[in-house]
Amino acid sequence: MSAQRDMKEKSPWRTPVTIIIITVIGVIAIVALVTVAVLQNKPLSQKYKYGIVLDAGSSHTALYIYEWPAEKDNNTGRVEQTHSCKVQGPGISAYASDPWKAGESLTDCMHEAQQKVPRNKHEETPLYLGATAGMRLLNMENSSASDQVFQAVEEALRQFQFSFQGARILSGQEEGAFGWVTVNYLDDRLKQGLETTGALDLGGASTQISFVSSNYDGSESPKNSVTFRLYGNDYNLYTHSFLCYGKDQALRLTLAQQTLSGPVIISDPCFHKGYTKIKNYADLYDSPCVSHRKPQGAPATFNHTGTGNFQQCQEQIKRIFNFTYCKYSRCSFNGIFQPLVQGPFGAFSAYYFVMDFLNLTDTSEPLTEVKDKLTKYCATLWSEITAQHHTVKEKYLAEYCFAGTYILTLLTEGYNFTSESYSKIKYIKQIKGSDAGWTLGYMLNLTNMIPAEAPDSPPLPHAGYVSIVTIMAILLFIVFILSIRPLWSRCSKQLHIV
Ligand SMILES: O=P(O)(O)OP(=O)(O)OP(=O)(O)OC[C@H]1O[C@@H](n2cnc3c(O)ncnc32)[C@H](O)[C@@H]1O
Repeated sequence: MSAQRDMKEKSPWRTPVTIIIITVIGVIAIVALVTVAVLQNKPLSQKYKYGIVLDAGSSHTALYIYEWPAEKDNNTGRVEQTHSCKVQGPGISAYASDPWKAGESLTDCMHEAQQKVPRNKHEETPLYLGATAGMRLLNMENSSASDQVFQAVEEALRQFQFSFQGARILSGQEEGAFGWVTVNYLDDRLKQGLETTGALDLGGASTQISFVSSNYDGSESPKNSVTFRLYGNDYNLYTHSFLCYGKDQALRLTLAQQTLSGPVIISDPCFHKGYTKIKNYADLYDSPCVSHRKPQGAPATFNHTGTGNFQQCQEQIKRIFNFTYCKYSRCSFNGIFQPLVQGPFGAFSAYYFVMDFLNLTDTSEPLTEVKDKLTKYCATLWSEITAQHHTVKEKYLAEYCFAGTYILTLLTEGYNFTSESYSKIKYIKQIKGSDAGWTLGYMLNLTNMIPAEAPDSPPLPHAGYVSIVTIMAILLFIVFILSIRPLWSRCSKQLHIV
């Protein structure tokens, strides 16, 4: 017995030094395990990519810079607008008689873009220019002038180190569909496969309506249908763009309606009482939207005088819509098919600018109240309006009564929004810091950043890996300590014997 005990007590594995070494190795192994797990799964330091889109609209041009983490190209939900720049002066279509000035007008914003995008990224940053209704109208009216404007603009943009991908006119359908993509992408509705939001865009020369309807599969009026497969979901979008029904061209249509006989004075209910301005007939009719209606033998000028009456203004506006002809099951106006509006809508561009100015963005307010407020606003004297808003551009100020009335008429009479569906409209300028408009959707499409199928996501996020490995390591450590406890107690007994 005593010989056996001697043997046990002399075993080299049972000495206190050995046990301490085993414990230290165990602890080191566990710490190493956690460290490797943490470092292996740590996201790489963020590198960003950039994209630039120029929105060459009818009233002005704007530049947008987008940024996204480089390794997430195909995973989206992460593209953000980091900068925007408003080009000084009018839209590029206004430079038809001086095309090189169209190119020159863009340089200040392009220099800003050079400062905002890191220098080492310039060459790989795609730069796009998309032109909308202003250039659509110029192209219809004078295609060689439109080509020259594009030539000048392209030449100016090639001077910069960015990867210029070309300048082109977007179709109305593209403008509507990309606006819808932008809104739903920013709201994270596409990735999550949620019910989508319709898009209402009011520009200066055209207006777009786009939404998904359960009653529309594209078979009736296929030209209004756009199909997408995004993140594994199929969408059949209804979209239509009304050329000449943007805010500025709609004003021309309404004024043209009142000047058919070429009067010297126009008493206009859409302008405030006390407003009076001498305007040129040539300027009013200088657009393909109205040029064919120019009254014969009209004087050179007319006196545009306001009477400030919402009801009468709405009557004038209604006359620019044709509700009599429709070859489909249902139409909005001008014989254009439109299913009943469905779901929530985001209304942006001039919808927002105008309704925000008029303090009418709260759509939970009943439509009757909205109309009452607008009636009061339109009836306010021009002198009072200018005194209250002396910092607002006079052109905008003079037109808010018309523009507000036009918006309500377009929505309720044109698109058939009811009191109930009107309350589902949200007037928006930005979503999560990015402007609502077609530009983001356009860039996402051209850079293939929205995959057709849902992207594979790692089984666990980084924090998940770290937590699980840490918990496992702690458990292992406890098991290890418990398993060597008998050795420790024997070791302390041995120390007592010694
Ligand atoms: O899409 P298109 O039709 O080409 O037009 P655009 O791109 O120039 O159109 P915007 O959305 O930039 O502007 C829409 C309209 O809103 C006007 N607008 C811009 N800012 C405004 C403001 O603060 N108040 C009132 N109107 C404004 C502008 O003059 C246009 O008539």
